[in-house]
Amino acid sequence: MELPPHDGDKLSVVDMHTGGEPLRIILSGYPDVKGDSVLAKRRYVREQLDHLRRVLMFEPRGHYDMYGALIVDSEKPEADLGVLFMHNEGYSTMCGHAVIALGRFAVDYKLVKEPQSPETQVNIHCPCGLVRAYVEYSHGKTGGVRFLSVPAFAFATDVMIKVEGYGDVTVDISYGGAFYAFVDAQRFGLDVTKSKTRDLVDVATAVTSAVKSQVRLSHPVSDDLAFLYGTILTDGKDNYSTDPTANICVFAEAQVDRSPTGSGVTARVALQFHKGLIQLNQTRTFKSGATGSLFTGKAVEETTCGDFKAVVVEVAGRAFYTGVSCFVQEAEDNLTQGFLLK
Ligand SMILES: O=C(O)[C@H]1NCC[C@@H]1O
Repeated sequence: MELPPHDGDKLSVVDMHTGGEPLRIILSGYPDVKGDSVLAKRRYVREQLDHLRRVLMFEPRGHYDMYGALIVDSEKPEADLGVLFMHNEGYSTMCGHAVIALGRFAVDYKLVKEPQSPETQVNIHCPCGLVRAYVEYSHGKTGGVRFLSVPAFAFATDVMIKVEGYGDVTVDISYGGAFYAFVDAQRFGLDVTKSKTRDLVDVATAVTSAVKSQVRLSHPVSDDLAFLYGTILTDGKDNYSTDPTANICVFAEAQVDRSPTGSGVTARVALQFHKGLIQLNQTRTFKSGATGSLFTGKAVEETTCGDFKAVVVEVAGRAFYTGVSCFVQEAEDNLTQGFLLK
């Protein structure tokens, strides 16, 4: 397709969604990302290339809840690719919905050598560590994806915090490649599948800011991982059941995940395991309060992360392609750097 008049470089992307959550995979147009590790590259894009995140995530090319993935080289020999995640506020350390989409993408776009049936393994080096994805592959077609995440652990349970406008609230904090606070939405008189998204976002945002100011997080591997990514409101159905349990994740700058949140499912399974509510290899289904889309999750192995007892969690879901785009900019466009409407 012929490009319209433009100035400077163009940015090409493939768009996908996983359970309704967008993933904009950057194909070309980024300058070289410097740094001798994926975590160092994450710091580099945050400091040197953030204007490109704004161009691709913000309006007029994206929107408030857009999500992106930039493929980078990994320093790990076993990795097929490295990836940096981006959203409306910055750069995440883990993203399960993106791993599910990237698994398919890596096979379809030949980032792995010989695809195998019935599953092709794709090792994706995320900022939190190496995540192993297994992509269904049959007769040349990719399908569902399951992944084994980095060690996940309950960081603290029954933590009392003071939430502005809501008083004392008890939350659990768990890590699934990123830290989340978990709280039952009923504590606020809300239902994660029925309440207005705006009401859920307001509560979750208040919880996030309270935890950020009142709880000091730490991670055994790197200080870069020690921050609260968001709050997940749940339906409280943490006891094992074959019925789905619903949650909604509000992360970054009040951004709403349309999917059940892969890293959130990882953290929630670790929490349930820690509390003795789920056993190894018991599969639970997790439903997005936003769209009703489903992931499954189970703890498959006990391990450790520093001094924390941890589990390896497997999450499974499906991603779909929605299109490809080539974005351009014009020098005279004073909104070209992007803006957000709240
Ligand atoms: O699935 C996930 O883990 C992600 N989705 C958006 C927020 C999280 O990074």
